[in-house]
Amino acid sequence: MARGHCNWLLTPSAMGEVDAAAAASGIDSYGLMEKAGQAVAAAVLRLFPGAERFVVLCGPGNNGGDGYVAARALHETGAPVALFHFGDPATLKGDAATARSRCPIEGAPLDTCRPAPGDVIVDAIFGAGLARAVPPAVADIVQRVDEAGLPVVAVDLPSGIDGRTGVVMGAAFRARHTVTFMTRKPGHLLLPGRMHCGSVETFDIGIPFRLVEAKGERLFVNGPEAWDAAMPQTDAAAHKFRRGHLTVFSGGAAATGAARLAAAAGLRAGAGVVTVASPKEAVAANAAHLTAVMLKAVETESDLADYLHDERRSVFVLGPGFGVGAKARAFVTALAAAGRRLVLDADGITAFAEDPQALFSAFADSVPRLVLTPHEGEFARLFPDLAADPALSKVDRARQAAARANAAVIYKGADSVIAAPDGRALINGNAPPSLATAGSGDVLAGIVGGLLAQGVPAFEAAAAGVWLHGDAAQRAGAGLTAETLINHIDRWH
Ligand SMILES: NC(=O)C1=CN([C@@H]2O[C@H](COP(=O)(O)OP(=O)(O)OC[C@H]3O[C@@H](n4cnc5c(N)ncnc54)[C@H](O)[C@@H]3O)[C@@H](O)[C@H]2O)[C@@H](O)CC1
Ligand SMILES: Nc1ncnc2c1ncn2[C@@H]1O[C@H](COP(=O)(O)OP(=O)(O)O)[C@@H](O)[C@H]1O
Ligand SMILES: [K+]
Repeated sequence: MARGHCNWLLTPSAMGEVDAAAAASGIDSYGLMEKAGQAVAAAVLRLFPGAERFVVLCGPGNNGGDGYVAARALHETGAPVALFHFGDPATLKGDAATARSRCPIEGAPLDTCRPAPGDVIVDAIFGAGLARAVPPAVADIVQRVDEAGLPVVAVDLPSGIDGRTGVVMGAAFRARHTVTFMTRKPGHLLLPGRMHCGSVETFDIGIPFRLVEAKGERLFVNGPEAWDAAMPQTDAAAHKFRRGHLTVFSGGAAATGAARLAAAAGLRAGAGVVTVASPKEAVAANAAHLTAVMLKAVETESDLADYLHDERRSVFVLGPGFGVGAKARAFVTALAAAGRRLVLDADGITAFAEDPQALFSAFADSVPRLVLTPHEGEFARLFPDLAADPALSKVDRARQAAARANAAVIYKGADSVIAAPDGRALINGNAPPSLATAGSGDVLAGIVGGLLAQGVPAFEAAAAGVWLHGDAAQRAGAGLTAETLINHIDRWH
């Protein structure tokens, strides 16, 4: 699936297995720690050459071990270094004990640390091994460093961030920069973890990547590597119907804008033909605003049955502005029975809140041909148990939802997760906050529909759609509206 390695993600437990496999293959594990700590020192010196003092905070595990190496490396440059330890350093084991024994700096207990202006903090308290809420002594230093506004460089993860879920375990440093090793972890991308990491650097400490691949969890950062091969190729002979037909359902006369946004986005994303299917009462409102997009009155279930006689009408977007109710359910059921592919968004999702299983059963039969695009509130309506389970990460939730619905799921947010029923998952990282504007979700639904219309499979269409949406938003600039966003959507090829 992926070319190159920079888009790989491993959970902390999988990374631990990789570390163990590296050691079992004869690689010197202390050598890995040495490289990790040296990389941290190099980053600190590069980013903060004018620091008056480096304050290295070392925890009770291997993250602390990296800290002892970094402290020694900083000290060897002649820089002033202070070291504080959480827990009794005499109980350190293995590589961390070795790292401490080679560090010439006498440490002091963490609760004696008094951060001062000019300090740069190196946070090596907890990394992958964080197992529960941070103890009060750590919460306390987090608060003091925060209040003093001092820059923090985090080793592997800011202490307090759960690398699997991105959740803050009681309290967590807000780092300017984080140096992690071999691959990023989900907590570097998922919220709120991402907000605590600052810039993230992934340093290769020399574990052969085949060992990483062997423990891979089919989880990546969303980007072209994940879907490029599935995208449509346009050649000179491209015919508008070969580029597919997308239909977007409009709401009533007072709710037509959302469908038009989705339709225009679908056209920009490369669908050959796009039709807005409108209730009769809204035809005039739609006609007044549509040019390249076609318009057809589709009011009743019987109108829809007629409309579906043309097999070229293969892909649909239902939800934006559609209204919540029996009509939405009936239309979705008819589309499913007719073997059509569907992006179900907004009201279309909410319409199944009372009986999600009816939706899942309708699309259970085949290769996934449903894309669901819930934001957090909509997700909880279709999957209340998954939304309420605190043990699940956003990735776990999206994956389980995708399997249950036999759908590609885009679990939206600033950290959108895209998941397939077969367990593949991606975390998106390119969406700017300017996307938090009315109608941007309608644009996303249209882009995904436009890609489906060109024959892109559900998961790849969902993932590419999210990425192209973020990419368009970056070009549209901070003042974007849903309308201007559409003008920046690029066809992929
Ligand atoms: N080959 C390797 O294994 C490498 C590991 N590296 C470092 O090793 C780290 C992982 O090391 P560890 O698995 O030892 O984990 P950590 O060092 O992150 O933390 C584990 C220790 O913290 C304790 N702990 C966890 N949560 C706590 C809490 N809330 N309150 C109090 N104590 C708590 C645990 O009992 C354990 O002693 C990585 O983050 C990375 O920095 C690097 O040295 C690179 C190489
Ligand atoms: N803070 C944010 N940063 C990045 N992307 C965001 C942010 N907030 C929302 N988005 C994205 O913007 C879109 C909003 O969709 P949605 O919640 O359906 O809004 P609307 O109904 O207004 O269109 C989604 O693609 C979501 O991932
Ligand atoms: K840390």
